[in-house]
Amino acid sequence: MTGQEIVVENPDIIEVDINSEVLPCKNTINLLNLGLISDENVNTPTVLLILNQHIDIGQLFIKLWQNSSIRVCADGAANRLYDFFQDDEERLKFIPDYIIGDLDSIKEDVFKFYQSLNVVIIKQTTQYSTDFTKCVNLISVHYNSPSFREYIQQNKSEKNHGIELESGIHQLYNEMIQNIESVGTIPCINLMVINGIGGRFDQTIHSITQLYLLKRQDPYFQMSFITNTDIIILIPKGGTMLEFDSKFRQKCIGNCGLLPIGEPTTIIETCGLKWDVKHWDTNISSGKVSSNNRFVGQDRCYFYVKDDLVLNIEIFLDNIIEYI
Ligand SMILES: Nc1ncnc2c1ncn2[C@@H]1O[C@H](COP(=O)(O)OP(=O)(O)OP(=O)(O)O)[C@@H](O)[C@H]1O
Ligand SMILES: Cc1ncc(C[n+]2csc(CCO)c2C)c(N)n1
Repeated sequence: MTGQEIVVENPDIIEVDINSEVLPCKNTINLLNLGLISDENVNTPTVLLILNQHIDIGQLFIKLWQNSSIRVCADGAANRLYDFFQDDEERLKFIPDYIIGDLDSIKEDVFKFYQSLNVVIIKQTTQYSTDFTKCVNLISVHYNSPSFREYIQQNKSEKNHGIELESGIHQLYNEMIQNIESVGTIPCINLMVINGIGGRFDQTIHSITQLYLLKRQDPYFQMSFITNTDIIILIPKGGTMLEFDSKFRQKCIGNCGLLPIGEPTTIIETCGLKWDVKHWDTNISSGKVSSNNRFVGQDRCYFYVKDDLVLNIEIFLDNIIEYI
């Protein structure tokens, strides 16, 4: 489908009303439901995945922790969790469910501390996947392999909880996928990732690859990266309505970018941006990217894109902490 390329500059507030007979709207993403409110109030479990960089989101970290059902540290992320707190009294209130990785980054005293608290610590030595992907496979089997949690409990005293040392978690994941008729039937899991963006560049790009990869491979994950400046999500190809509270938009979010990082694509139509586009080809290498845009839709914004696209949304950390 092609048409004339259009950019419309909108007033600072508009109503977004989509005619679903004309425009597709298969997906709905609610910004607050990504993990900013407790998963007890949303019908989807939320997992907090902590990667190995300094935790720099202040008290939002505590909120995200409280909003989650399970918390997973990728290897050295356990050091960051440990260091976030002043003393053991505080640390004891924030014990992760799992630590997994090649375990070359976790400090010995941190390992011992969490081991003494019966945290499930899984070593996976393979150098052909990152600690990030080890975490993601672990979260998949935790939720979708009925026997996994039982197995972990039964093998508490076994070396490595009975999981093969090199890449056992990937094997368990592959078995799980084979035993499931269709990944389309797996219930949704909110995966909130912190510390994956903005550090070393290859690690940051690796994080972005996971956004694209999970959409294809494990579409039951609704993944988001949260940093001290942004929420980053994937807008899947097709039509998507992004919802938010009007007050949340006014107080907590700022600029946004529609970023064709994975591949050049066409933004067929948007509705609810300050600069809405139609039939807009976008391409990193040509420099045509909608950055410095923002939401003007009262409480939602519609996207219709030819291929998956990365969306970053600026957040105002202090206001979010106050709001949620
Ligand atoms: N500087 C960084 N910037 C962004 N993400 C990072 C950075 N360092 C680590 N991470 C993330 O945290 C995870 C765990 O990191 P850790 O330092 O423990 O292991 P690593 O040996 O660097 O990573 P891996 O073993 O996965 O290659 C990594 O897989 C990566 O996703
Ligand atoms: C082509 C290729 N490039 C890089 C690595 C290295 N690597 C990728 S993931 C990982 C794990 C780190 O814990 C390491 C070392 C590789 N194996 N293959």
